[in-house]
Amino acid sequence: MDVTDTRAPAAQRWRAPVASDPVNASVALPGSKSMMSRALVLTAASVGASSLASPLHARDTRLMVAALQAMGTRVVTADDALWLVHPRPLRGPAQIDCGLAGTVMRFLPPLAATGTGAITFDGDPHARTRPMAPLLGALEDLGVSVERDGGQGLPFTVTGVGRVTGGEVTLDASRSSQFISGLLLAAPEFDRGIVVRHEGPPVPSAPHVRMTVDMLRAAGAAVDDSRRDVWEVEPGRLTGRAWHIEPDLSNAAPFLAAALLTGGTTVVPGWPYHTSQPGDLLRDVLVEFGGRIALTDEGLTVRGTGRIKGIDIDLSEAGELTPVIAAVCALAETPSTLRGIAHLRGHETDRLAALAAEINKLGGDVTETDDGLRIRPRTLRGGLFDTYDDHRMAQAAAVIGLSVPDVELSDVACTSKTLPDFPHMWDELLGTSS
Ligand SMILES: O=C(O)C1=C[C@@H](OP(=O)(O)O)[C@@H](O)[C@H](O)C1
Ligand SMILES: C=C(OP(=O)(O)O)C(=O)O
Repeated sequence: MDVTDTRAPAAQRWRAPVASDPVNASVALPGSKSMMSRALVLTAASVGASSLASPLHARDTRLMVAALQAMGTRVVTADDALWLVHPRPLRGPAQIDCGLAGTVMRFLPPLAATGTGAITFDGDPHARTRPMAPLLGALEDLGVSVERDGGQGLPFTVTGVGRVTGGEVTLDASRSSQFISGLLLAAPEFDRGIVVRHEGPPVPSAPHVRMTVDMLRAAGAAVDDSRRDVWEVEPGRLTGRAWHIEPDLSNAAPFLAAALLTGGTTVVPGWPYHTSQPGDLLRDVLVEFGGRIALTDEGLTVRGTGRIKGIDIDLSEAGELTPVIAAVCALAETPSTLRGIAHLRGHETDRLAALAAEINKLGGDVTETDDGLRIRPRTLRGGLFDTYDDHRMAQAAAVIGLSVPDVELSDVACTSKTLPDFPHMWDELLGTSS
């Protein structure tokens, strides 16, 4: 993979294809963005080389690889199916492009602090508005030099002196679990490790924090997560290892939704029996919508009836599933309430506002609440659906377009953030590829 070009692709308008028949497909999903980001960060901080099997080729991983390379890590991406990472001392000066990737902007500053020299972080225009302040404050509390050109967020410069003392730090991670994950991932390198305490409204995305803890332990770190809202990582050297990246279960959402909505069947091969990916919650959500599921050695099979029941659900553990779930709710027969997702206002775009605005433009009836969305059934019509550079808004629009003719996405190329092949895979699912 050529990792040198980290720019967002040019916008590409796209008319979502309508499903003329029930779908009947097996959809192999590329690797999990979240596992990739963690594996890359951990390998760069390890002693000895590592390999990543079934790596995800997408903008977020290109950004992460390019960033690690800019800090001195050797990453070999010549073999599409197996990437190799040779850790080297991390050092500046370096300019890091975070794009719109939360994992890059939240996971790398703590790691950069363990290196030497000035490492500057910036990203796409909207990335400058994504929450960062609690993480920057925590780094400052740990004695790290942070020059805040952007005030509360990007751009900023972390200047490392080759060591971080570490110790206890308290922060409010209610706006993003990634603040905690970022600190934990770098903490084995800190002289005293770290004790992170969260104080504030609940931390979202619990499975993602568990994924961080699981992967740290797999790399050899000692982590204590037995106390509520407290995470402790002991200092110690991580060891290089072979990582196998699971398929991205959150990116399965639109393909599984297509089975529900068209009364068809979708199989996702390689769906793990046990995983920390929040996308695994789809198994419960799809049943609540009225689908039938089976998890076997063949993968996850989802069968739909074409009729959708509205749901009332707390999505705080799996906020990234919201756009596709909201799209299904907009096509359901009864009202839905999505709760526990106020933090989505700080995602790729303000997803609560964006979903309400775009679904309502198509004739929908969506209202924002303090912490989510209320969605009432309406007959939708075609029209322009703005995707706000957000891969999951594009997926939501494609799902609505399955049964609503003439839904046109302002841009489908933004799906390259985590699934560059999305338009092609969608055509294959529907048998509309030319
Ligand atoms: O750590 C991760 O890989 C992620 C954590 C979550 O972030 P938030 O807690 O900010 O929602 C999730 O939404 C994001 O897609 C990926
Ligand atoms: C919120 C998301 O991404 P990020 O890692 O950029 O926060 C997402 O993929 O839905």
